Amino acid sequence: MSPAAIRVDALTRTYGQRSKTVTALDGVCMQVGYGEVVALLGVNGSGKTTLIKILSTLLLPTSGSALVDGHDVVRRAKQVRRATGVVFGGDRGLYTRLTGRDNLRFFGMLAGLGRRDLASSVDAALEQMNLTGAAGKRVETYSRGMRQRLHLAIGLMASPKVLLLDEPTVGLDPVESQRLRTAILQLRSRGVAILLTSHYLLDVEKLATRVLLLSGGRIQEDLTLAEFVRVSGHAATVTIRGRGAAPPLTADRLPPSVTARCTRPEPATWVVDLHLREWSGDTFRLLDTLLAGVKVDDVQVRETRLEEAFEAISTRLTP
Ligand SMILES: Nc1ncnc2c1ncn2[C@@H]1O[C@H](COP(=O)(O)OP(=O)(O)OP(=O)(O)O)[C@@H](O)[C@H]1O
Repeated sequence: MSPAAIRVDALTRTYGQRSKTVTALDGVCMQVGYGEVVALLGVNGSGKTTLIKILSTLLLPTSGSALVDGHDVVRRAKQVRRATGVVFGGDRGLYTRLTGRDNLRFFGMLAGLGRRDLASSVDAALEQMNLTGAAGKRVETYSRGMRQRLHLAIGLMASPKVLLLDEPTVGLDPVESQRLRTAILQLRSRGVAILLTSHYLLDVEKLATRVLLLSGGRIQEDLTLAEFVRVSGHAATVTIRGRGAAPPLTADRLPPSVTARCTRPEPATWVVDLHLREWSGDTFRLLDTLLAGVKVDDVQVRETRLEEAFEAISTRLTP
């Protein structure tokens, strides 16, 4: 088996001193393989940025170890930086009075690219992020989406084996977000290991192969997307609309895996939402029994989105 691109063992990070310490990471263990996109999810303050900063050598861990492309983030920080591209969302870190090309040249030099490699790497990164036409313009004239693509171009310049993305699509319109996601998927197909944090769960649904849920400084779940939705306890919602008398939703008529809610948008109509933990043959029997003798106008079945699953799991984990 090939070694993991990111390997974290018993990683702890505290902030502050003595009685005023905050434990941001508390024994985190996780791995990301080459060609994987792993999403790091967690509510505000759960430790995501702290972990990304340690992996990108911006912050030292308090204890434990983290290897990136086989290099220890503390003892071999230079090699880690060479192997890693980092993209933080928003405007952080760009020189807006310089052109896009000059930003790339500057960051390329910082990444240790020699004069000969620099020009070709800058051209390739501009081309890859569809910025060649705007390369000579000052970054202050760029749209937010273009700035974000410039961030990604900077992250890509040294052909990283590992990419750390912290909120990459923050503030982007749907078209720009989709462009960025397409670029990220291209990198995944080239074998780059990608660790992503995002509060936009659409990014996670479209990009991630696996989800890690961080809560209280610990990884609480390490699951594929499908597993994540399953353990949230809500596989699907069936919405039934009708008129007249609503079906009785007493506990004796509903199996334990189903919760139900009835609302009346207008006096003569009703809407019943059934939240199902799983979809099985029993679901059809349940519907058959519940809906016998009532007037139904419409039935819709919707699989649970990641957003609902995340909310359900996070609520369970919050003390
Ligand atoms: N420099 C700091 N000094 C003291 N405490 C800090 C510092 N940076 C982060 N923390 C604390 O560490 C914990 C984890 O913060 P972190 O920023 O890593 O979380 P996050 O999951 O990235 O949050 P968000 O989603 O809001 O960005 C929080 O309790 C935060 O208040």
